[in-house]
Amino acid sequence: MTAQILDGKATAAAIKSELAARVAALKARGITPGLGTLLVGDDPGSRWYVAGKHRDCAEVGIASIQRELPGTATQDDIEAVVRELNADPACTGYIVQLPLPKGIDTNRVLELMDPAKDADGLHPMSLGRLVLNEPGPLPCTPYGIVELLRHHGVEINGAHVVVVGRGITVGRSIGLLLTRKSENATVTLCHTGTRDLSGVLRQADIVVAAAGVPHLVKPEDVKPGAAVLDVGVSRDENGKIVGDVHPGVTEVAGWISPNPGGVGPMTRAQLLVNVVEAAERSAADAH
Ligand SMILES: Nc1nc2c(c(=O)[nH]1)N[C@@H](CN(C=O)c1ccc(C(=O)N[C@@H](CCC(=O)O)C(=O)O)cc1)CN2
Repeated sequence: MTAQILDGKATAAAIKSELAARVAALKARGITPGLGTLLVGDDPGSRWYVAGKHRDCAEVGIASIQRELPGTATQDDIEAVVRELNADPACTGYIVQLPLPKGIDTNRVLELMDPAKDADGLHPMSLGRLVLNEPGPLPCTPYGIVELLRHHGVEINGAHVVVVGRGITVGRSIGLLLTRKSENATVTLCHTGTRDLSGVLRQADIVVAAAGVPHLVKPEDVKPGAAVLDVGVSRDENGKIVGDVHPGVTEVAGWISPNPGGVGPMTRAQLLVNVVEAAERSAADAH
């Protein structure tokens, strides 16, 4: 068996073209959505991701507000920019690029954001809304994974999803999303304390590998026909991406997301969805 491709690039392009029409409709009503980003430090990966978010904004007609601080910025410096973005009427939604430099209290920064402007779905209020199944921004990578599976017709309803990794942007929140009635999956969250990772993985209809450990998921860990999503981003000595999924998994899985070209582009597309949905919600509230 050779797995079919969960094509994130093509799916993201389709989402962006639909969003461009919705942005045009908002602009016709005098509303211009604007995405703000705060990048702290000079990590090349983070810089590349933020630049990509602004390229996407330009593509669909969303305005861009870019803020940058050096890696030496203090907690107070960062919080001052967060307060500025909270107050800026041109910024309808924003993100703080993660990870923040060592020594910065990330939770305090996220809690200071205006929840109405949370474009990432990572504010405690947004995560609380997800728990309560109320409308609000959804975390971009989990949301992107769900849309990628749906777009390719992979059954989520009733599936056993095994997630590896408990980070804030993926592992912690994806279970909340997938166990809603509308998705209706059963989710097992694995991490470094999981005793028999291979044994748990072999039970999965869908694997989400988000541990950041190169080639952690091996062909023998995967049930034949399962869908496998590779979220891990490590780099080899030439700077090339090495995912969490071993290339041999393609011979066992039914579906696989390439890396690059799978979950990454979907993360970016769903960020734009959050920005447009927030602008549409506030336009509806104004009536
Ligand atoms: N505030 C946030 N910080 C981080 C998030 C997030 O959702 N919100 N997620 C990741 C990084 N990320 C978005 O910020 C992100 C990662 C990867 C991609 C992407 O398009 N990747 C390309 C490959 C790019 C390359 O060659 O390096 C792909 O997969 O095709 C976009 C966004 C952590 N931080």
